[in-house]
Amino acid sequence: NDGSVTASPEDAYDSEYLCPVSIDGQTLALDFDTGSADLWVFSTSLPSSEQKGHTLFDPSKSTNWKALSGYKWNITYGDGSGASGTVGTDVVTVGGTSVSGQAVEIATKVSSAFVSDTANDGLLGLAFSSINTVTPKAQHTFFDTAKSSLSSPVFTADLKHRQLPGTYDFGTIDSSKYTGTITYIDVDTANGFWEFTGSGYAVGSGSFVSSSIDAIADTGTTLIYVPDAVVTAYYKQVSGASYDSSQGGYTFPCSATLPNLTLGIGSYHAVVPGQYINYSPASGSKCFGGVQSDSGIGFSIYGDVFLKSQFVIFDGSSTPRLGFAAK
Ligand SMILES: CSC[C@H](NC(=O)[C@H](Cc1ccccc1)OC(=O)N1CCC(N)CC1)C(=O)N[C@@H](CC1CCCCC1)[C@@H](O)Cn1ccccc1=O
Repeated sequence: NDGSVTASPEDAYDSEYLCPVSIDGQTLALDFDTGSADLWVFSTSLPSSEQKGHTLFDPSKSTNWKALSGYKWNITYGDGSGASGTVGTDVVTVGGTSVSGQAVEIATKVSSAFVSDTANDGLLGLAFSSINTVTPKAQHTFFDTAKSSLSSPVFTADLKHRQLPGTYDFGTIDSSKYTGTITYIDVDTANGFWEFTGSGYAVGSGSFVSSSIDAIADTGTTLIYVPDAVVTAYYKQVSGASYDSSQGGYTFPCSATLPNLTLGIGSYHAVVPGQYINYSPASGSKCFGGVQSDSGIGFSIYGDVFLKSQFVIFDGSSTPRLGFAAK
C-alpha cells in the first residue's frame, strides 16, 4: 500500500506545497504539515462566503462517510490562522496509499487567511497523533492509520525550489532521490512534533559554530526560524540587510548576494543554498529573508526553505527518528 504524491508549490515563492488527496473519490489540494496532526478540509458545511474559490468536500455525496456524532475539532496555528468544525471517517487516498476509517475533519469555520488562500483546500497533518485536536477522543493522522499497511513505517519529503513539483513518498525510501549517505537523528516526540537538537551552524565559508538548537522539521512552515545568534551572524554577511519592523523581519536589497547557511544535524552539515534564502520581494527593491528569528516561538523551525535543500526521511518506527541526505 506504498504511495507517492506530487507536492506542487502554491506560488512563485514556494510559500506552501499542495498535494492532491482523494476522499471517497472527491479530490482536494491539501497542505501536508509535519507541524500539526489534524486532517481537515473545506466543506459544503462552511458559510458560502467562506467557500469561494475552494474545492469543497461534500460528505453527503460520499458512500463511505460515517459521521462521528458529538465529535468536534478546533485548531489555531503559529501564524494565528485557524479552523474548527465536526468529524467523520472516510476512505482517504494519497498516491497509491489508501486507508479506510480515516478521521476527516469537516470545517464549519475557517479564518480569513484560509479563505483568501484559495489554492489550499485544507491540511493533512503529519505530526504525532498526540496533538490531534479532536474531542472527546483524539484521532489518528493519515500516516498513523496507514503505517501498518506500508512496506516500512516511514514517509519522505523531497520538496523542490522555485516552481518545481516535489514528492512525498509513503512506505519506501527511494535511493534515486538523494546522494551520499543518510544521517539519522533521534526525535523527541514529547511535544508531538518531529523535534530534534541541531548541532550548530555556519554562514557562507565561515567556520562552523557548535551550538545545540532545539528545532522541529516542519513542512507547513515556509521559512527557517532560528535563534537570534544565527540570524545576526547570517545577515551580518549581507550588505544592506536590516530588520524591518514594518515587514516583520529581515530584508535586504534584492540585488544582494546571499551566503549559504549550513545547519548541523549531528555530524552532517546540511547546506541551504544562499539563493533559497531570498524568499520574495518585500517592498521597493528590498527582498524578504528566508531566515528569520525564532524569538517568541519557543523552539526553532526548520521549514520549507531548509527542507527543500534536503531529502528528508520521517521514520515512524518504534523509536522515531529523522533522516537527512543531500540531493
Ligand atoms: C512560525 S509558524 C508560522 C507558520 N505559517 C507559515 O509559515 C505561513 C504558511 C502559509 C503560506 C502561504 C499561505 C498561508 C500560510 O507562511 C508564513 O507565515 N510566511 C510566508 C509568507 C511571508 N510573507 C511571511 C511568513 C505556521 O503557522 N505553520 C503551521 C501550518 C500552516 C498554518 C497556516 C496554513 C498553512 C500551514 C504549523 O506548521 C506551525 N506550527 C508548528 C508547530 C506548532 C504549532 C504550529 O502551528
